[in-house]
Amino acid sequence: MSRETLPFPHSSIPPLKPYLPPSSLSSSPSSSHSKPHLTLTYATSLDAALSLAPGVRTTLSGPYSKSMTHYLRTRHDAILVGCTTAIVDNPALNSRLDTITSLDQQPRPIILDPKGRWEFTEDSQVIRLAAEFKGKGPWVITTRGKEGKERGELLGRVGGKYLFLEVGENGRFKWGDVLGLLEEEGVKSVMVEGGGEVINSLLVEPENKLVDSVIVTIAPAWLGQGGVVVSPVRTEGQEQLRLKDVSWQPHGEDVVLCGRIFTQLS
Ligand SMILES: NC(=O)C1=CN([C@@H]2O[C@H](COP(=O)(O)OP(=O)(O)OC[C@H]3O[C@@H](n4cnc5c(N)ncnc54)[C@H](OP(=O)(O)O)[C@@H]3O)[C@@H](O)[C@H]2O)C=CC1
Ligand SMILES: Nc1nc(O)c(N)c(N[C@@H]2O[C@H](COP(=O)(O)O)[C@@H](O)[C@H]2O)n1
Repeated sequence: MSRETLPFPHSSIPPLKPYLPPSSLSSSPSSSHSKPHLTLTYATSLDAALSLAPGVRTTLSGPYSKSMTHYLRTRHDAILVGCTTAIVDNPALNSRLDTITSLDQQPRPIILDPKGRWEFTEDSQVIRLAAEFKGKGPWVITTRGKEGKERGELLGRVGGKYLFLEVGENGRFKWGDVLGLLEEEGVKSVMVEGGGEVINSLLVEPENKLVDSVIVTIAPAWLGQGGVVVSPVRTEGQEQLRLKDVSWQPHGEDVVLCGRIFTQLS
């Protein structure tokens, strides 16, 4: 298991701040209802690939941008991935920043798994880390009947749980429903990390209106054809989907691009 601790210089925080959820958003349930702040964040190659192929975990971020991602993880209540990423990457989904002193600073891992495909065990990284109090127990969003009894007990032992939503005709949860469910659970901010399907589905209209900010790490590498790419379906009549309020920050050999989705109405 990784015992890494990652340093992140204080001086790198101010340029990221405008794109982060306000630090006054606490995760305790409150009477004021509003959609959780959604930050879309991922690492990409120069040819828009997240990984070499579906089913292949691929390291793109260098050490500096990786630390930045782990800082972002501490600044959100939750971190969300699709079940293929959970299956393929066996991710930790915690923050290994060197300033972490308590479990409260860790994000809640959330996995979208409508069919119960993620066959996690106590050896799955995210479960093991939760058992060791190095991360929070994951919440698995699934459809009723697809949860496993023993897996539900395992989740319960590490402080996680199943949450239930209905899928639409396309077999997918509506993003508005996902955020509504998280809001009910007291989540004020969520960092969506991937993978390809999850990111692409949030970049199309009208779902992209739910995205508050985008933080992309661009690595100086091409992965070539056959990778999992970020390339959302083009909306009819739309020439391009652009970011506004853009800033670029070098982090080692990578560059981190921050912005907000530009929509006609905004
Ligand atoms: N470079 C980076 O920053 C990152 C890279 N990755 C890489 O991405 C790849 C995986 O991406 P990809 O194959 O596209 O898979 P995803 O991780 O996006 O997971 C897709 C699956 O998640 C479920 N899902 C997604 N959206 C919804 C929804 N709205 N409602 C219900 N279920 C949903 C579906 O499960 P089902 O089919 O069971 O219905 C779907 O098949 C891996 O290779 C991983 O390494 C991942 C994260 C970040
Ligand atoms: N920021 C970033 N850079 C990369 O190069 C990546 N491959 C990813 N992947 C995402 O991070 C998860 C792995 O996290 P752990 O280190 O295991 O905590 C992986 O599942 C993707 O969501 N991200």
